[in-house]
Amino acid sequence: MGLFIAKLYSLFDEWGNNPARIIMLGLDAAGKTTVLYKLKLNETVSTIPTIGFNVETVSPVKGLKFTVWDIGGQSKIRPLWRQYFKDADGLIYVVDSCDRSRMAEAREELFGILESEEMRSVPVVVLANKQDLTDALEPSGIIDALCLRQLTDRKWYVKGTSARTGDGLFEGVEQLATLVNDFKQSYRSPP
Ligand SMILES: Nc1nc2c(ncn2[C@@H]2O[C@H](COP(=O)(O)OP(=O)(O)OP(=O)(O)O)[C@@H](O)[C@H]2O)c(=O)[nH]1
Ligand SMILES: [Mg+2]
Repeated sequence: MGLFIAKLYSLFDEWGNNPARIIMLGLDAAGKTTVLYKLKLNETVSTIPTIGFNVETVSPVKGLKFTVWDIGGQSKIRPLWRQYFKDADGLIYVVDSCDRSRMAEAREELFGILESEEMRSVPVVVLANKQDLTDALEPSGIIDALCLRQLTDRKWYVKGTSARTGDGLFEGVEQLATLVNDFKQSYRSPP
């Protein structure tokens, strides 16, 4: 564990003061804003639907900095998502694991995002959120429902989370950090 943390520190030293740009998307009410402020403040905030975006620099591990863009997910405003794609180093895709009737919609939106040229090879961490609720689909069910095994053109990872309690968030972000570092080294290194 100590070795792992030391490795993470050295990875993010390389990024210097330039935080990775992370965009966070998902259907309305998936829990994106709740995730953002749990990461930022370690508090469970009460939210209203986001019209536009929230942006925060979060530092869940010392030496690791992300600028996280939490973008509203209501269907009317989803066409605006693509304005945020440019220079993204990672995607957090939040899914309400209880919202079975909208899994197909969540999958279509995700694949729509990843088709964009600007999102080519960008790694994805899917947060299978609301695991504190009894009827939540497990992360393995989310992998199937979103057809994530079809994603062979980038690295991805799924983590069960509860943005309410914070369970799983730290691990999800740690995993994202590793994927983002690999991505930056492979695709964003200076020539
Ligand atoms: N039980 C439970 N409720 C959650 C969790 N995460 C978010 N919620 C609740 O789900 C509702 C929607 O959360 P938001 O964070 O506002 O969702 P959002 O994805 O930002 O929604 P938009 O801004 O409309 O795109 C709120 O009532 C949250 O309290 C969770 O892990 N567990
Ligand atoms: Mg929101």
